[in-house]
Amino acid sequence: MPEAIDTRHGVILYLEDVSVSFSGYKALNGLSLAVDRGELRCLIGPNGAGKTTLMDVITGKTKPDKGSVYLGQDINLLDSDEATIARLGIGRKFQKPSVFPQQTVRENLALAVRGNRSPWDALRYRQSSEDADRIASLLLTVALDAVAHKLAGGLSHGQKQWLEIGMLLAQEPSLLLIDEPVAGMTQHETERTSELLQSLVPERSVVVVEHDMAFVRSIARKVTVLHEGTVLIEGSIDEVQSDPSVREVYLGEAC
Ligand SMILES: Nc1ncnc2c1ncn2[C@@H]1O[C@H](COP(=O)(O)OP(=O)(O)OP(=O)(O)O)[C@@H](O)[C@H]1O
Repeated sequence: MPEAIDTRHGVILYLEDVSVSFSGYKALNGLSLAVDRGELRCLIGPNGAGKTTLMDVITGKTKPDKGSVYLGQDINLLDSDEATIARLGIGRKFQKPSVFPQQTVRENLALAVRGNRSPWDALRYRQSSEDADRIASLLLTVALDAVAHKLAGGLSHGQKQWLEIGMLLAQEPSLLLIDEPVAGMTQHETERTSELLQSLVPERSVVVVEHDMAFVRSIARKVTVLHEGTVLIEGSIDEVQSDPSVREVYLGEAC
C-alpha cells in the first residue's frame, strides 16, 4: 500500500523550473506544472515538445539538470529511484500494452494484485477472499468481467489496454500517467476508454498524454500544452484550441 501523500493543499504533483538537456539540447526548459488531487489532466503538444521526457522525469527514469519535482507537499521525487517512485503511488502506462498473453485476464489481474506484496508474502501467497473481491472489482472497473477467463493474448487491442490499466489500478496508485491510450483503438473502444478514464477520478489523479483532440475534448477539464520543453498555455480545451500561439505551434497538425 503506497504511503500517505500529503495533499492538504490540493496539489498531488508539483514541478518547478525543471530542465533536462540531452547533449546540450533542452528537452525540458524551465518547465513548471501543478496537477491537483483528483484531477484528470490532458497533456498535449507537437512532436518533440517534451511530453515523454516530462513523464520520464516524474517517474524517475530521467533526472533533471535543475528544478524540483514533488509528490504532494513533501515527497521530493528527485531523491527517489524509479522503483521507489512506483511504490510511492505513481503508476505509468506506456502506449504499447504489456500483459501476460499466456495468462487469462483474471490471472493477469491476480498477478498484479499479488505484486503489491512483499517478496516474502508473495512466496507464501494464497489468494484471500479479499483479493478475490479486489480482482472482481477490477474486472468490473475495466469492463472485462465477461472475458475474465480468456487468454490475454486473444483480447482486442482496446481490451488489452484496459487490462493493463486494471493491472496498474491493482497497485492502488494515487497518480496515473497514461501515454496515448486510444492510439489504434476503434471508435467504440475510444468511447469506452473515455468513460473508463473519467471513472478513475476523483479517487485518483490522472495525467493523459494524447494526440487525438476529439478524445481530449471528451475527457479533459484542463489541458496543458507543451512546446519546446515548457508550458505554452493551460486552460479548457476551447481556450487552448482557440489560442493563436497553439495554432501556430500545431501548424499543419490536427489541432
Ligand atoms: N535520450 C535522448 N537523447 C537525446 N535526445 C532526446 C532523448 N530523449 C528525447 N530527446 C529529444 O528531446 C526532445 C523532446 O522529446 P520527447 O520525446 O520528450 O518529446 P514528445 O513531446 O514526447 O514527442 P512525441 O510526441 O514525438 O513523442 C526531442 O527533440 C527529442 O529528440
